[in-house]
Amino acid sequence: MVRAATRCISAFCARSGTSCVSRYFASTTAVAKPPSRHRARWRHEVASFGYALQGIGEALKSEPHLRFHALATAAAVALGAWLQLPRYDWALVALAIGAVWTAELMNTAVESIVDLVSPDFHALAGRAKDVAAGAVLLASLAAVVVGLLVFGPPLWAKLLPLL
Ligand SMILES: Nc1ncnc2c1ncn2[C@@H]1O[C@H](COP(=O)(O)OP(=O)(O)OP(=O)(O)O)[C@@H](O)[C@H]1O
Repeated sequence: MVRAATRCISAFCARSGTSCVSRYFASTTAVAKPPSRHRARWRHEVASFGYALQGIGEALKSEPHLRFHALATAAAVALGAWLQLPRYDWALVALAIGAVWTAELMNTAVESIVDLVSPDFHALAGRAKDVAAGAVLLASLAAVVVGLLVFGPPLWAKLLPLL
């Protein structure tokens, strides 16, 4: 029975012009399928995330203001942990930090574009830089207000007994 089946398969392979062995390997080592659209999209998203992190890293290297914000962020987080801020206060602090970082990164981007397209003096180039810098100033002032309101009372309560 087995011998008959083997003979039958061999005859089929011989008729179709390929050896049974090569047909077997062709089926098991199938050519790699092109990545599905979903997987390609996912790879694209991961790459974009990498570029964004790279952008923040580049800005940190070139902008002293951003390094100052990094220090201020670390100090605010450490102070918040020490004061054991409640959840909603952490949310306010996170929003304030995010707003300042966002404004500073956008300001850096505007400065780069202006320097690229208008290396010479131009009133509009100056206005673009000034407006972008104004956004940083506003976000920083708002962060200072949030900092005073959130950190002030618990810090005062902690320090008062020591005075
Ligand atoms: N191409 C330009 N044309 C007109 N005015 C400009 C131009 N470049 C800069 N300025 C003016 O000079 C100011 C300072 O510009 P600069 O490029 O030194 O940025 P900055 O605010 O000092 O930021 P950073 O310290 O991060 O470089 C701008 O806010 C703008 O008023």
